[in-house]
Amino acid sequence: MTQSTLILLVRHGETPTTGTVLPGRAPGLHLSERGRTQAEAVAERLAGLPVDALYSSPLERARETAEPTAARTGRTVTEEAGLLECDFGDWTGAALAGLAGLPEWQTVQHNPSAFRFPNGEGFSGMQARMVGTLEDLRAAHHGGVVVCFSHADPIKAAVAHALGTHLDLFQRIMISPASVSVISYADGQAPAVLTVNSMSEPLSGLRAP
Ligand SMILES: O=C(O)[C@@H](CO)OP(=O)(O)O
Repeated sequence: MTQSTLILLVRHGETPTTGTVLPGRAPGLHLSERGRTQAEAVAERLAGLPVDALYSSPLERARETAEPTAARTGRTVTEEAGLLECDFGDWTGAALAGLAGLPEWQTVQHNPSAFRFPNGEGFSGMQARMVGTLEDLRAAHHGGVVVCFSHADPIKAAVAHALGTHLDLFQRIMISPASVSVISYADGQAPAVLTVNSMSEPLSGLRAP
């Protein structure tokens, strides 16, 4: 039987500015109280899954989301720069309401594959980075269960890639704070997306097809 590798993609929990500011890679943004509760809930939902490894974006909000899962599983969290938020360049820290009025916002929404943030990363580059990182983690933990704590846009791009959906449509995929999305990889087969943006149910029963 082919051995599947499960990759769980967890977006960090809420911060005081989630949904209002584009935080990007700016340091010093921590989970809100609600975000910490969400992080605890993620750990609870993963209980019973035979987790082999935990990886996190180096940013505080992702690391803090991983902490309860690390405590529960007894696994250490390895920082992985490939799971970082997109580098939003000059847009880092900007209010989303203001950005939404810019003409470039239409490209971000409807033709993201053609968009590069001023002095930052392009969505295509971000997707290639994220997909390459997940390939490396799959190779390192073949047949295992790997939990990755990351950010909305990189997770959306990874899910789109696994679905065979063009990057230009990736904004249609919702990835909420503290949500879990799961991709199963088996050698020689197309990836199987087991769940996207899962917010509440226990995940211990996840099985590759
Ligand atoms: O600002 C946001 O909404 C997203 C964009 O990817 O970032 P993060 O998941 O880091 O909150």
